[in-house]
Amino acid sequence: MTTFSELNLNKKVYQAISDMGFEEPSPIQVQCIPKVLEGLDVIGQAQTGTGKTAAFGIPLVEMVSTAKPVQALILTPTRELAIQVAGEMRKIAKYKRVKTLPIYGGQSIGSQIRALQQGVQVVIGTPGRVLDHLRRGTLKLDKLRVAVLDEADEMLDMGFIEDIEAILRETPSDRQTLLFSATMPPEVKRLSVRYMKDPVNVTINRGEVTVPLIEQVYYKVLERTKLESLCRIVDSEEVELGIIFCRTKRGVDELSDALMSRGYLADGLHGDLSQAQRDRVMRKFRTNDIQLLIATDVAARGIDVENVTHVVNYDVPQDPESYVHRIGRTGRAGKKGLAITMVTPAEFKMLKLIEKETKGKLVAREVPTLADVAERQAEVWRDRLVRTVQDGKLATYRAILAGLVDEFDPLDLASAALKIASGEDFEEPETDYNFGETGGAPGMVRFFVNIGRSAKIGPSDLVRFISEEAGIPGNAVGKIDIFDKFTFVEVQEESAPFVYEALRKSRMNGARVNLEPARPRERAVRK
Ligand SMILES: Nc1ncnc2c1ncn2[C@@H]1O[C@H](COP(=O)(O)OP(=O)(O)OP(=O)(O)O)[C@@H](O)[C@H]1O
Ligand SMILES: [Mg+2]
Repeated sequence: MTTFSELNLNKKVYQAISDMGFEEPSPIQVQCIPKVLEGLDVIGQAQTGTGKTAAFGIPLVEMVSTAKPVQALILTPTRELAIQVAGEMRKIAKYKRVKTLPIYGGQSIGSQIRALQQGVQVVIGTPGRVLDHLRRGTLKLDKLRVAVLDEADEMLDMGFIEDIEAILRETPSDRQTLLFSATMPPEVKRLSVRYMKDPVNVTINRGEVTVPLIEQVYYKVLERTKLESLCRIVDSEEVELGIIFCRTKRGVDELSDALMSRGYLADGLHGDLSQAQRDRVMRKFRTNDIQLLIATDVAARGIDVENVTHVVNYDVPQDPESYVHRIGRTGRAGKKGLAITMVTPAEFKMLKLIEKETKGKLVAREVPTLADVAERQAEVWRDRLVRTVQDGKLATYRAILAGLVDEFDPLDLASAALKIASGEDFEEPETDYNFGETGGAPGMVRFFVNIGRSAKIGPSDLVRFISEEAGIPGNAVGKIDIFDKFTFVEVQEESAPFVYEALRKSRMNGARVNLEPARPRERAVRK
């Protein structure tokens, strides 16, 4: 086992790493740090969350002097990643008089120019803004010693390659070049020889691209009931922090609105937001002020937030690399994580391709029923209660109850306390989630539908309509009673939310379908 002390690091760097809580170097760090210090060009590939940042960051801080010119440049595909890597570099450089500066779009260029004028040794930036500074002459890279492409395969892909080439042209040809990523397709390696001198390949865990600590599952869902399915999945999991990925910016907006209005602590992140908004959302996520981050692939690469327990692909990623990076937001630095992929029938082929390319296996799971969710949440509460009792330190609370136990049943008292603790959420009416429950048969939920007189709709039309609109089998729709202008429809409990959604959105043959404002269903707790 190699230790950091065996890597012969400068005392100041060694101390900074200890302060960061790193006890021993990760495999990619063991392999890369000496090679980078030797001056070699390195292509480093290791799974997500295994410390690639420090694998280049530590030797970089070692190598740069405190002289004025910019000596190291780290390029990242997103602003959030530039900020994060800059933060890690600053920590490593804490005791050495090396200045680090993130420069990225959306932030005042004036303040970046002033900071650059003061002298910075390590610049971390996104290609567009770096190029902007180069063209203005406010950033000079003629004394650069090392260039790093973090997420190299992404950086050498269509969206960035021209900018990268333009930037590298401004740097000395004898510079050292480092490429890092969890995924390194062969064509990228082939391409990279143009920018590198006899690069050495450092590949950790050749066989497995995904991290074994990440459990991977998928749920078959239908497009129109996806939101409901997601809520049930999330409600039946113990999510500490979760990232939910959507394909489009609009999808992110819609989903984050829908989740917020259902009472989840959620917010959205994508490239059309202002930088101030992006910063605010990331900050809220990092400080746990939101629990669910809904994002496009802008958050797929490199982002490192402690305690992300769940990643959900609300839309199946568009390629296997994206899958690997997205799910890699959990299961980092030795922790476990769960990666959930929601798959509509149309997306099934992509799922199979992902499995093939990542040589992984996603285990199928069934979307939980409402009863499952309630049971699961009751379980969570039971666990929390047991843990709290076991932890003890209850004297204050016992004192409150002491005078009451003679008068009231202890089980009632405990139940009342739980009711309060749960924010009385078990019984809180949910405005957009009521069913017209009017006492259907066991396992069935009864809806009241106001079809209107003018519509010529019979029972079989209604069954067809409901099953088509809700995407449920016809036999999930049970008894239909039509009175003068009221119709009652019974559906299987699992299908009820889908039917509800469908009815809420629909009009039948021009006639309005209304749902009776109903007695709220009991609902278990959302953390
Ligand atoms: N030697 C170490 N000991 C303990 N923790 C470490 C060590 N090296 C890195 N870490 C921590 O592990 C986490 C993941 O590191 P990092 O972000 O560098 O991963 P990565 O390999 O770049 O992943 P990705 O491919 O997702 O970008 C960070 O929180 C980092 O501080
Ligand atoms: Mg990284």
